[in-house]
Amino acid sequence: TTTLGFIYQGGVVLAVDSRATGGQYIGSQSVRKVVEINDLLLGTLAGGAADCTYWYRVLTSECRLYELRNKKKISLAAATKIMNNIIYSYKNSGLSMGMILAGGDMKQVSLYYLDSDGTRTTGKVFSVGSGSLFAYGVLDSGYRWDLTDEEAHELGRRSIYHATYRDAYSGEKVEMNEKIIIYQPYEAEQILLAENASCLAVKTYLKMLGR
Ligand SMILES: C#CCCCC(=O)N[C@@H](Cc1ccccc1)C(=O)N[C@@H](CC(C)C)B(O)O
Repeated sequence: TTTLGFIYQGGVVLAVDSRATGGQYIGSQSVRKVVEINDLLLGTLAGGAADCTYWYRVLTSECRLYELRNKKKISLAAATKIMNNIIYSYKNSGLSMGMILAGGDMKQVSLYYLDSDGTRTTGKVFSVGSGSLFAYGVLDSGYRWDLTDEEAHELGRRSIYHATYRDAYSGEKVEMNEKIIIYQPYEAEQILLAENASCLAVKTYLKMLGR
């Protein structure tokens, strides 16, 4: 696997490959490694396939339970702390996971790195997985905070592509997150009214404003 995430002036980019391997055997060419926890929290998965998919589902239900109990969205810091505490309770028991979690409130985005050693750290740029060193080669040479949306999208795509070229355990597709659209309240109202948009972020934003 090769996964990456970075934040920049325009928001957040997550990019991944789609291969699953068992030794030299390719178990899947179409794994979805960019995952959605809710409409404002996204993540990427690397490591043991069963570990990642199982604990991602547990985290998703924990976040939903938080919302129901507290009547508000969970923060990225709290969601990553829940995941980190669970992972830490299994330390040295053979878990293999490396996750990048991104999102936050509608004003600014942040990025966390979590792994099965118990590391939980925040930052601007992360790459995780067997192909991460190849991805860093492209990512670090192209990353700037003031990238445009197009440059950021291209940097994510190119970094994963070059990693899949050299890393035998990464391959097939490059998948990326959809841009989380942030509108000012007035625009959001107009878009929902005018086009009956199904954009989750717009609906979330209006809900947060109590509309
Ligand atoms: C084949 C097959 C079934 C999947 C086995 C399986 O977990 N493969 C793992 C590699 C691994 C890891 C730890 C122990 C052994 C094998 C894998 O492909 N992980 C990718 C990400 C997940 C989410 C698909 B990537 O990190 O390479």
